[in-house]
Amino acid sequence: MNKPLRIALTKGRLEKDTVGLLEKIGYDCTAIREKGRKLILPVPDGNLEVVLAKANDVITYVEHGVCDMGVVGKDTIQEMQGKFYELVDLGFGRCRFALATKKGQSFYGGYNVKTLATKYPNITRKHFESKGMDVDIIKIEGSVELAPLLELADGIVDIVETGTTLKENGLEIIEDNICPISARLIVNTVSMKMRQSEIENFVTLVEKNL
Ligand SMILES: Nc1ncnc2c1ncn2[C@@H]1O[C@H](COP(=O)(O)OP(=O)(O)OP(=O)(O)O)[C@@H](O)[C@H]1O
Ligand SMILES: O=P(O)(O)OC[C@H]1O[C@H](OP(=O)(O)OP(=O)(O)O)[C@H](O)[C@@H]1O
Repeated sequence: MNKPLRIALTKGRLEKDTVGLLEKIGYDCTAIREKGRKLILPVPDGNLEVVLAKANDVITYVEHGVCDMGVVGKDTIQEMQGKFYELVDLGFGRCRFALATKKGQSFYGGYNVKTLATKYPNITRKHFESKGMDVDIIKIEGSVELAPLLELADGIVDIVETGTTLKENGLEIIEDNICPISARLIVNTVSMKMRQSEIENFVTLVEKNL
């Protein structure tokens, strides 16, 4: 048998649905479910090796070819860019980007350059460039909603799913659906050539089980 195909999965919010998909295909994911602190787990009946990584690192491992495939959100793909194939929209991890401010605050009024806090500076820069609007961007690593509350920024560009985090923190959306997000299956460009039939078989199984 060939060496296993290595697939990097985003830990956290996308993990449960990804493992659910592998189980729906029929693979035994006991090793992942009982992983403890282990980060590389075998799925022997699928001839797969699952690597659990942070979202940005999934892209890094796939781009460098140390993982053949990856499961990662469209948000991370757009922010990081990179050279790989994006083959399947997996349909879970659905959310979107929105611009939000403190309730009742006028964002577009006045002549001063507005400051935006975000985990996604590249996406934010591109979005405002496309509007021809000059903004200052401050990178925040998490709980971005804090930035306008602490008066570090006039607004945020962040992921919204249910809207609960914004609501509970007195923020409101002033521009919604900047971009729809869901999890994607990505593939290393060299792996796609060298292990084409195995990857195509896996993609077919994935698509049948969405
Ligand atoms: N509220 C949400 N609803 C649905 N999907 C989300 C939501 N927040 C994030 N996601 C998706 O899940 C991916 C992983 O998010 P997750 O919060 O688990 O990791 P993270 O953003 O790297 O944060 P952390 O630093 O807490 O690990 C995101 O890149 C995005 O595609
Ligand atoms: O609209 P909602 O359903 O409330 O979800 C949106 C929240 O989910 C994400 O944060 P996450 O929980 O990943 O934590 P983080 O802020 O530390 O990234 C996002 O950054 C929002 O804060």
